[in-house]
Order: sequence, then C-alpha cells, then structure tokens
Amino acid sequence: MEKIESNDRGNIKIFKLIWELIKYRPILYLFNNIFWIIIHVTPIFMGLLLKYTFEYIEGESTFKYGLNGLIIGIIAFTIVKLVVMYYGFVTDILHRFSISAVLRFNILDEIMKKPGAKAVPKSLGEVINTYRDDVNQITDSISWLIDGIGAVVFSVISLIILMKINMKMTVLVYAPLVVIVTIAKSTTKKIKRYREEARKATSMVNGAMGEMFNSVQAIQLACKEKNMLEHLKSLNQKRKKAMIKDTLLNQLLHSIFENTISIGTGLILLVAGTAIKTESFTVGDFTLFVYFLQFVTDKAIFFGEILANYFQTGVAFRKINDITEGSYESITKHSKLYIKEAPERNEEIYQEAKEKLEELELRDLTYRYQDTTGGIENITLTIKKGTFTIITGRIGSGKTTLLRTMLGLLPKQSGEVFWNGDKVDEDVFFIPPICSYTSQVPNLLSETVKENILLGLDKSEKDINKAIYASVFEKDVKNLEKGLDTVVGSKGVKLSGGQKQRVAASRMFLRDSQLYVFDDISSALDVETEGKLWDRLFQFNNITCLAVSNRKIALKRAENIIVLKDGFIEAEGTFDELLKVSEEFRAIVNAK
Ligand SMILES: Nc1ncnc2c1ncn2[C@@H]1O[C@H](COP(=O)(O)OP(=O)(O)OP(=O)(O)O)[C@@H](O)[C@H]1O
Repeated sequence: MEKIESNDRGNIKIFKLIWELIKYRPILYLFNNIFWIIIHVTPIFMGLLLKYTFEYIEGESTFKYGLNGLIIGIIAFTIVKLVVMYYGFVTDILHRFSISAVLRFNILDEIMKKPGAKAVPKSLGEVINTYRDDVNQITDSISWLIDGIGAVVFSVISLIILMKINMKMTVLVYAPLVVIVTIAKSTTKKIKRYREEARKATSMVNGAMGEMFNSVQAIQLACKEKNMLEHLKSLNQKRKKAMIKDTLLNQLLHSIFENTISIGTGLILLVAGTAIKTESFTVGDFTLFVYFLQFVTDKAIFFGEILANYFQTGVAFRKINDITEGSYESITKHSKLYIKEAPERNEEIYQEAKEKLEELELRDLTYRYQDTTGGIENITLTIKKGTFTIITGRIGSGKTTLLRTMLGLLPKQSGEVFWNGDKVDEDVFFIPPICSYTSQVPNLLSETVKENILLGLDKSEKDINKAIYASVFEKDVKNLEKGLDTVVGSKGVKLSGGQKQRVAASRMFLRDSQLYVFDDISSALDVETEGKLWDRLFQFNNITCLAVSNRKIALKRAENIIVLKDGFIEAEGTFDELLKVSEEFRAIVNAK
C-alpha cells in the first residue's frame, strides 16, 4: 500500500485516505456511482421532454414521435428513474455500511492491539464521539463524492445544451457556480478550525457526563453536586460558543450560496424575457432554461456543501488517528468484516497452550510510568506448577504494575517472560485457557450474573455451579432476586464489592486455566470468605495461582511470597522465613 504522508503544510492527504477506503468495495462503489450519476443526469431528459412538449403545444415541434411518443417517453422516464433510484439507495446504504463498518473495525482493532491498561489516550466521551460522528463524516464524504461527480456531469451536459441555445444566458447560469466554489475554498481553514473546536467542546461535555454518572456516589458523599453542575454548565457554555461559531459559518456560507444563485436567476429571467421578444427563442427553450435553472441552483449549492464537507473530513481522520495513535494506513486498511461468520480462533496461541505449565519465569521485567518514579524494575521470579505465589508490599510498591506488565497489559520496557523455558509474547499469550486474571476492580457488564460468568462460553449448568461454589458465591446467588438470571446493572452496580469479586472469580474458574492471577481479591472479602475461597480453590488438583495480597490468611498458605518495595523485590520466601529475615515483610504483616 502506498504510504500516506503529510504534505508540506503538515496536512494529511485527505483524498489518498478516501481513495484507500473507496478501493475497499470497488465494484459496489462503481455501481453506486453509475446509479447516482444516472439519477443526477435524468433531469436533462425530463427537461428535453418538457421542451419538446411546449414546442408541440406551440406547433413548432421538432420531435419525431409526436404527442404519443412524448407521453410514452415521460412514463418510461419516470419508471426507469424509480427503478434506478431504488437500486441507487440500496447500493448507497450497502456501501456506506461497508465503509463505516471497516473504519469502526479498524479503530477497535488498533485499540485492542494496545496493552489493555493503556488502551485509549482520550476520554471515553471523545472516543465515543469519534467512533460515531467522525466515522459518519468520512462515510458521508465518500458517498457525497458520487453526488459531486453527478453534479459535474449534469452541469457539463446541461451547459453544452444551454450554450447551444443561448450562450449569454448560459454564462449567467454558471457564473454563480464559480463564485460558490471560490468562496467554499477560501473558507476551508476556518471551517476546519471551527469544526474541530465544536467537536472538542462536545467531547468534553460527554466525557464530563460519563464521569459524573460513573461517580454518582463519590460526588454525593463529597457533597459536590453543585460544583459538578457548575463544571458541567461552564463546559456547556464553551460548547455553545463553539457550536454557534461552527453553525454560523456554515449557515453564512449556505446563505451566500443561495443568494448568489438567486441574483443569477433574476438576471437570467431578465435576459430571457428580452430574448423571447427579440430573438429566435422558443417557449420550449425558455421552459428548458427555467427547468434546468432549478437543478443548476440545487446542484451548485450541494456542490459547495460537498466541498466544505470534504475539507471537514480531514478533521475526522485526524481525530481517529489521535485515538488509534498508529498510522493512517491502519485506519484505512482493508480488514475482513465478520458479518456472516465469526472469525477463526487464533490457533497459534492455542498451540502454545497445549504445553501444560511446568514453570513460568519472569526475567528482569521493568516498567516505569512516564514522568514518575512509580513502576517496577528488574523483577526476576519463578512460579512452579501447582504452587501458590503471593506478591505483597505496601501501597504503591508496584504489585499491580508487576501483574499487568507480566500479563502484557502494560508495555514492558525490558525483560522477558518464559513458559516452560520458551520465551512468550506476553501481549497475546496470557489469555484463557492459559491464564485467567481478575483486576482489583473487576469489569462486569450490564447483563445477568450467568452471562457475566459465561462471557460467551458454552458450559453446562453443572460447570457453572462448580465455578460458583469454588468462588464461595453459591449463597449469594440464592439470595439474589432472580438467582443467576439477575441483571447486575452497569459495571455490576447492584452487587457488593465482594460479590463482584466472586462473580469475576467464578468467571475465572469456569475457564479451567493453567494459571490463575488475582489482583487483591482480599480487599473486598471478609477473612472467613477469603479463607473458604483459597480452601476450595486448592481442593482442585495442581492449581497454580499468583495473587496480590497483604492478608495473613493468604500469606500463610503461600509456598512463595515476593515482597516488593519501591518497585524492586525486597525479599522472597515462605511466611515463616520472611518473618525472620525481612523487616519490610514484618511491617506489612503487622499493619494488618
Ligand atoms: N497510570 C499511572 N501513571 C503514573 N504512575 C502510576 C500509574 N499507576 C500507578 N502509578 C504509580 O506506580 C507505583 C506503583 O503502583 P501500583 O498500582 O503498581 O502499586 P500497588 O502496589 O499495586 O498499590 P496498591 O496496593 O495501592 O494497589 C505507585 O507509585 C503509583 O503511584
């Protein structure tokens, strides 16, 4: 694929990006073009039929087939137009769908390729706006390009016909077109800037609203409802200003277009009146001029809009690129859309899983957050099959960072991960059934408990109940309004912290993984429940588990404990060994 680079002014080459997308479904686009160009050009035939009809009425007809021919012509023309319009809309909808779907697929694909903990660099509101509006903007541009071509074809043919009838009048019809194109071109930069500002302001409002809805409790507890509303109000004010500027400029352009055409229309009517009196200008010619004028006017305005919209498309591409943080090629690549069938499993990953875990080794793993001293450095450790390993440490010592770097959710700066002595790519390796992981705050969807546990897996009731039992969730399920069919609400809002943790644990256990990774499941569970959970988990044979915890009940069970301090391993050993040798470990245990 040819590289799409910025030009000298730092602008992206919009047409090259659009062209890449057009090439995605070329045949469909070709048919879409053919149908819509026909739709745009058909008024020429209707105009000619009208001209001949009026000439027939005047008794000056040059039409060979008489009145019947004219009537049949008008009927046939109407039927053909209806059929072409039907197929025009069908191809346009299909093409729009393909382009928007591939764009959205590519955006998601790029986001999904990133380490999970650093997936999107923008607020949720901005991402959703771009995903919806900017994709639509690009799709519109591609679809309207056809209308632009149709408008040009219509204009050229009608220009030739009209010039043959009356040159002077024709110039007056087309002169406004030139004015409009010039105006639209000269305002490009402003349109771009205002559109960008308006979109940004909208994203800020959406983002703030999203954050407010997610933090209702925190806002209420801090009694900050008023402050939040003030904040929202000020963001809305900014949005109002930006939107007014954007809309005003667009409306201004629109009214300039309309008025230029109206003045042109007046001039033509004046010239036509004189021409009918003085020259050989038939009523049929006059009808054709008036009839075409309406279309020329519409198409000229539309053409101006297409041009303006085309330039706004650059903003849309840039915003998508800000989110995907990749190349423009990755946005326009011709990905396969799985509309009728699901994608095949990535067998390479599952091949690796066939080799059962014997030993997992981390060597010199380092991840430092940008601009802070936080993170982990040179972490080397080994996890043996069938063991319980715990990572412990004070707040901010790097426990979560270590898990996330190992699992490929953060991009390591150095180090390697080995599975049975073979180096693995942790970015794609640690997924079920190799590894199951639950973060400190589990991600639940607004579905039933059952759906949240299954997440698309096809498992029997017996397996589900076994996983629920292992995660000590069976009593809670009985007490839920509709048992397993209870809908948990957005992010599991209807469940307690401990219940959420155990739904997530059930989800893990159902996947029969070779390695279970928990990030501080203790934080939301009471000691008794946590004790039961570890008891039940280790009833299964050869369970290998890596967990973050500072709780004695877990630490005492562990075969190996890693003590982290400021991102480094401070000590390693069993509970009793560490109590003797590590002051840091004693401090952690005694703090509990
Ligand atoms: N996204 C981030 N950007 C910058 N610094 C971060 C980020 N996340 C964590 N840190 C810093 O990195 C260090 C390690 O954080 P981490 O969350 O791994 O610690 P932890 O031991 O898991 O803490 P806790 O017990 O509170 O979960 C801390 O100093 C933290 O402030």
